[in-house]
Amino acid sequence: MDSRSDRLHIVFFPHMSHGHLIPTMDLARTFSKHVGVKATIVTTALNAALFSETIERDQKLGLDISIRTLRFPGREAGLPEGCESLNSVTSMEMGLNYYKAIRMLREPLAEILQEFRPSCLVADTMFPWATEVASRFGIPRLIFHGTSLFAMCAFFSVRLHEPHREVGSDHELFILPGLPDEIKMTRMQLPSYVRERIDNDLTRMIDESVEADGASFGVVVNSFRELEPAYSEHYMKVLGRRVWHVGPVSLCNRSIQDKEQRGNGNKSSVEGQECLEWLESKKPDSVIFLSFGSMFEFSGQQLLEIVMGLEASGQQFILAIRNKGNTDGDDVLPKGIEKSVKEKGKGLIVRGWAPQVLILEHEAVGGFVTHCGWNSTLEAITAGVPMLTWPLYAEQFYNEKLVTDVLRVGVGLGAQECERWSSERKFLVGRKEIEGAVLRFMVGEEAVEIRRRAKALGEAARRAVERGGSSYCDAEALLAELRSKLP
Ligand SMILES: O=c1ccn([C@@H]2O[C@H](COP(=O)(O)OP(=O)(O)O[C@H]3O[C@H](CO)[C@@H](O)[C@H](O)[C@H]3O)[C@@H](O)[C@H]2O)c(=O)[nH]1
Repeated sequence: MDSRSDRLHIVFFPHMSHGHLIPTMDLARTFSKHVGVKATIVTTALNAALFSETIERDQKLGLDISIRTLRFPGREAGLPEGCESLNSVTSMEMGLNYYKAIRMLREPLAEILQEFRPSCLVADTMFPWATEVASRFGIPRLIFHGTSLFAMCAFFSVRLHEPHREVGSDHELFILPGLPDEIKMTRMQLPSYVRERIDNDLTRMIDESVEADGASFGVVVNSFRELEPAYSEHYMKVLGRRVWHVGPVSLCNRSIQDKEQRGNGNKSSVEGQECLEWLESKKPDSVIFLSFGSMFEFSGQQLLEIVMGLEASGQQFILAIRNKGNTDGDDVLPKGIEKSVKEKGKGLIVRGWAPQVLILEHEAVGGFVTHCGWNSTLEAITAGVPMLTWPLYAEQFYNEKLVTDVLRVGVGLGAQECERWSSERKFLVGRKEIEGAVLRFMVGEEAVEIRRRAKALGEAARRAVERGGSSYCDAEALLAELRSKLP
């Protein structure tokens, strides 16, 4: 059925950081592929520019999808010109101004909703006030968290029971109460805003998000039913939320061009091309890929340890880093190291944007060292690639537990401490530990079993989004319910 009267218009309002923008764009594109759905993405001009070509390609294919821009009140919040994303934030202080700025988007969003009167608003969890704004116009508001259901359940377990207050030291293990599996963590692995209970714009936003969670129409998650069923059930039954699983959303990128440009401002990076050509000459499962998301910059000292550890392991590798390498200070690798790594033929260091989905999909890639950002984790699961986990900050230690203890498609590298801020650059893991972990992971006995499980999970992920698959059906069920609410 696709008559004018049952056409749905869904407005998507992503948080402005790559880790949220990328999956929300994919989410909007996923929904716009269903019959009778018009999708509008609301974001600022600088963020819109990152995706404009992909959206234009979708429009040419006949999809009803577009971007509507709004002005980012950065100046009013004390941010420098051009800072419209958490990715441009370089200190905790700037971060707090950034959270101030996003609070100011409340009325601009209301104006857009008043103009469009859409059938539904899908807004990021970072905008808790969007539930109230939508309700002014009688519009159901769905929340997009951007992370795993497991992480959300773990978050609520810690928030409700505060098990970290019962232990005697930062490194003593405690069990996360009430979860379907026995999950153990230490206080140092919890996000800093949980450990420290500071009162600021970020922690207030988190408290308000928890309230908005309960008051909203439900939650759309970038996950699939077969992946973390016990946690889906826990989230729905114990926490009383409605959930629609619609992932992995990265699979909406079908063409090479979409995959290459994803998150990279309509460009295919030269270094990315080089990686893909290099992989062509490698045997299946013989290369380890390392990438730590869209934000984190290691210190120069830590990067050197990583490169030395990798070289000593004798394994072939691609290392993607966000450090620009054009400033003084400690974020630079010693002169000439990239060239020397390349000349030895064992590895590549990528400073530009790596075409991560294409690299993970390549048959030569047999392992992924990840910070456990949820997008990267799910992209590896989707590609059937096992993970060596190195969580760094935010909810990444929760995602690590899902990968290593529940799904058992990865092993931990031994990270112990959750950083306070994504740009905090401490020395973390030494070359010997990296060498040992990489060897065990790539060629040890355990690797065979982990690889088998990872490949099976990847097949399940791909089936979920096909017509008739669990995520496809969940999206259809949500759309049917929204249609039933149309006047
Ligand atoms: O060179 C690169 C670097 C990153 N990516 C992509 O960028 C995204 C990165 O997302 P993610 O892996 O989730 O990492 P972050 O950017 O660190 O994400 C933030 O947002 C996530 C979703 O809420 C959280 O899980 C993380 O903890 C938080 O740091 C992924 O789609 C990657 O494929 C590339 O394509 N090329």
